[in-house]
Amino acid sequence: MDGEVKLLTLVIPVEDDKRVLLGLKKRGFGEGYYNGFGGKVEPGESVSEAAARELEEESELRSPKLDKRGVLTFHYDDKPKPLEIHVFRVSEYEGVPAETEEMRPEWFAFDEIPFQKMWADDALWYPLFLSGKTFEGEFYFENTHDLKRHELRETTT
Ligand SMILES: CNc1ncnc2c1ncn2[C@@H]1O[C@H](COP(=O)(O)OP(=O)(O)OP(=O)(O)O)[C@@H](O)[C@H]1O
Repeated sequence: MDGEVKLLTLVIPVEDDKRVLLGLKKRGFGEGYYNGFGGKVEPGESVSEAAARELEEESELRSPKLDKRGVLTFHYDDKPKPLEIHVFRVSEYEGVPAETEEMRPEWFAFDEIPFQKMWADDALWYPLFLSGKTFEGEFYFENTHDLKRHELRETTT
């Protein structure tokens, strides 16, 4: 595994370009926050394999098409390694979202996303994500939760 960063995935299902499926995280890192579905990339897995696995484990949805949209890097003053999160959009899937041990899923209209109950960076990059852009960013946190500064740019594919 890469020793410089911790690789993670984040998968956000989008319906009809109007609603996103988020889950209320019930345990672990980010407990009590709404977020997309994702987690650590395991040894021997590609990033997109990990994204598909986590989507299924945490929401019970399966998708043949995960569309990579961005890479976000989070730096912490209180953790040794940055997190590198690969963000995917899913608009075709099979199954019905179900509550799992880790997440309680809920649909939100694009203009009703509960940013006050999400990580501070989300309000910054979701507008790019929702408008179909691709992006990359660096975010610097203190005490795990306080976002001190960031850089964010749209990328060309
Ligand atoms: C700081 N700003 C952030 N903004 C948006 N999303 C963030 C995030 N920081 C972490 N995330 C996501 O939170 C999940 C943690 O996953 P996490 O529970 O640690 O992983 P995993 O399910 O592998 O863990 P266990 O197997 O329970 O150890 C994972 O989707 C990751 O992308």
